[in-house]
Amino acid sequence: MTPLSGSAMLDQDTISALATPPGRGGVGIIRLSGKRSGEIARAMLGFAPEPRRAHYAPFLGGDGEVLDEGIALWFPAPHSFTGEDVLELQGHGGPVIMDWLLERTVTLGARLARPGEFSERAFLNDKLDLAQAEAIADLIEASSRAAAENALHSLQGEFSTRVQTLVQRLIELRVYVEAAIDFPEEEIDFLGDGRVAQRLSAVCESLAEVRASAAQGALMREGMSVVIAGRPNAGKSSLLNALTEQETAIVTDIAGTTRDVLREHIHLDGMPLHVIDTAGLRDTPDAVERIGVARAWSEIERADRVLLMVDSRESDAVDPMAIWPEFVARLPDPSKLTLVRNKIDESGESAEPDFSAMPPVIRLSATTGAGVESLKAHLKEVMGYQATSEGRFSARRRHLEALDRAGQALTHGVEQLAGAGAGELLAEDLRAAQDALGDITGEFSADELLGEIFGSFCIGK
Ligand SMILES: Nc1nc2c(c(=O)[nH]1)N(C=O)[C@@H](CNc1ccc(C(=O)N[C@@H](CCC(=O)O)C(=O)O)cc1)CN2
Ligand SMILES: Nc1nc2c(ncn2[C@@H]2O[C@H](COP(=O)(O)OP(=O)(O)OP(=O)(O)O)[C@@H](O)[C@H]2O)c(=O)[nH]1
Ligand SMILES: [Mg+2]
Repeated sequence: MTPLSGSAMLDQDTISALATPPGRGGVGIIRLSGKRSGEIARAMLGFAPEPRRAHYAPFLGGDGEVLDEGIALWFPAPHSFTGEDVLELQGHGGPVIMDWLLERTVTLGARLARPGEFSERAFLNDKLDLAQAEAIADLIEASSRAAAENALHSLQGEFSTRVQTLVQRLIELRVYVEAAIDFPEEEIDFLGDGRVAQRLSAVCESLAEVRASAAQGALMREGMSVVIAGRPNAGKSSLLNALTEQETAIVTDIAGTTRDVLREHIHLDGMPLHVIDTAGLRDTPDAVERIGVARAWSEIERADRVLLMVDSRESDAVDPMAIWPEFVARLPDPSKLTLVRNKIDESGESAEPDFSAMPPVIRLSATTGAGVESLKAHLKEVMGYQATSEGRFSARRRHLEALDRAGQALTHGVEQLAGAGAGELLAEDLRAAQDALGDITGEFSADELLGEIFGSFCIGK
């Protein structure tokens, strides 16, 4: 299957690590994987454990002394997490005991595992594909139930299956196109009869659907960044405080109060949100404030969502184009904009949002809290919140990039077909698209990529 070399090649070492978090806990688990695990089990237990059975036994030191007593689990290859012989020693969770046991396994011929090495071996032994292995790390890192559910779906293969289905369809298409190339007399008919074009566009459509779900998964994993921007005194910091339900930012009636960028993390029904409060945008002679304004602009340019806040007591038009064309002109993507009309407690405006407007309009009072729930609902909506976790899965930026590369190759292929009717060039594009998708599941992944991915796991995983 995967051609491997260098660091990604499975080494023959037996690895050992603490599988539970360092520190004190009810139970601490040392996990071993590799050929010597059986030997080490016999040395430390004094008997050969039965496969997949919990043995309560003393764990022995070099002179037969008891280091701890606990539960031993023995999973002979290939029916284990890594696909290799795996031994678990579940002892009392204290750092001294765990260290002692770990040292004993090293004396008996194991070496300490690198971060992610168990999962890497599971991947290299075909127990998991790369997207599933990444999902394990995402599951461990998940900071909300929604994120954990998504990661579990990916671990269970939901994302991988959708990618595999795309790959399968690309393979079928390649076979068809390559057959057309091999029979040049019929090539024109084969490629020109519209069936290839039709199947190609169907694959593009499915790819776009997977891309949309993956983007959603990545957003929920990484969180959406929401920048609050506007003129000084609009009430930006007051809104940050309302969203975090804390006195996070300094609020005064002095224009130019906020100078630095303030970042806070909140969850909306488990959806992570990075709320960013910025300095009020204005020309100012104050050197410090000017730097703050420059920082505000760079946050605006990077944001997933920009809330342009205006003071509704002032006679602004609803349309930000009209009140502030330069602002809109500087936005990289105007569809990321929401207009927030603040201070409705004094302007007397109703809290009724207007989602049909372009950009959508939210009316609220950061001080009384009226309309803040509408804003939250709006943010969940633009993040693609669904009440059920069905069909959702976790994904990473890396996956989106691979899907984009596949999409570009297919778009190029469509052009080749429409323009020159060139079968060979189309076949080449289909292969490129397939390779890009293969990066997601790790079918032909470079060692550096694997090193990077597994290196970011925690030790013992
Ligand atoms: N004690 C313990 N708990 C744990 C783990 C572990 O390694 N040890 N896990 C570690 O992440 C997770 C569970 N993941 C696991 C995945 C596969 C296998 C396993 O033995 N698979 C075999 C047999 C499958 C079967 O019997 O159906 C296989 O795939 O062949 C074990 C744990 C979470 N809980
Ligand atoms: N009545 C009323 N006053 C508000 C509301 N929101 C904010 N204010 C007041 O408006 C003033 C400015 O609020 P801030 O939150 O500091 O405004 P800002 O946009 O962060 O200002 P800079 O940091 O200077 O850019 C303060 O006196 C707030 O109490 C609101 O909804 N209603
Ligand atoms: Mg402020």
